[in-house]
Amino acid sequence: MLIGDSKETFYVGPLADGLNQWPLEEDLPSWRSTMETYHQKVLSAGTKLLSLIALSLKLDEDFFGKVGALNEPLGFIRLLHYPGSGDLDSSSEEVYGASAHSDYGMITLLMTDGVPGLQICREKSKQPQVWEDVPSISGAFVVNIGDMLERWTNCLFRSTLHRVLPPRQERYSVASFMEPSKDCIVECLGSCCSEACPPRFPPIKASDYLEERLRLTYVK
Ligand SMILES: O=C(O)CCC(=O)C(=O)O
Ligand SMILES: [Fe+2]
Repeated sequence: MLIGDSKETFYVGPLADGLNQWPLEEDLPSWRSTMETYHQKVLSAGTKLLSLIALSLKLDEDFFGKVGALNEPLGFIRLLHYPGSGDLDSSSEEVYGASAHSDYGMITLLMTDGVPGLQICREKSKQPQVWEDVPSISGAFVVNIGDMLERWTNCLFRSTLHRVLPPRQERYSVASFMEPSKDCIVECLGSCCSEACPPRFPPIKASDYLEERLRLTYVK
C-alpha cells in the first residue's frame, strides 16, 4: 500500500551553473530551448514582481538585488504531473496530489493547465483550517509568497499554505521558485519590526535555511 502525494515532478535548475541534464534533442526536439526561454522569462517577471514587493515595503525597488538575493545561479522550475484518480493503482491510498505546505523561497510563480485542485488556507495558524479553491485564470500566474519572504518581513507578508487535492482528471502545472541566492542573509527588515514587534526569526543564510527545509522534507 502506498501513502503519499500522487504528484510526479521534473526539475529544471538554474541555467547558469550548467548542472542540468537535458534530454537529447532528437528525443525531445526543442524542449531544452523552450525550457530555457521559459526559465529566463519567468525569472524576469518574478524579478519585476519582487521590485513591486520592495516598493510596497518602502524599500528601494532594487532592494532584493542589492542584498544579493538575485545573484546567479537563481531559480528552480518544477514541472508537475498529477495522474487522474482513474490512473492510480487501486492499492494506493494517496490522500493528496500535493499535501499542505508553503514554499521555501521568496515567491513562486505558478502556471496550471486549468484543471482544479489547488487550494489555499488563509489563516494557517487557526484551527480548524479552512481551505478555499483557487480559481484558474487563463494566462495568469498564481503567485505564492514563500517562507523566506515571511522571515524578511517578520510575517507582514505571510507565506501561503497551499495543497493540491488529487484531481479526478490528469493535471499539469509548472511552479517557478524564486529563492534568494545561496549567500544572501535573510534578516528582518528594519521597517517590519519595532520594540513592540521584535523580529520573530534570527538572521539566516539562504542556503542554510533551504538545506534544513529540504532535509526535513526528504530525510525522514
Ligand atoms: O500544482 C500546483 O498547483 C501546486 C504545486 C506546488 O505547490 C509546488 O510545487 O510547490
Ligand atoms: Fe507549493
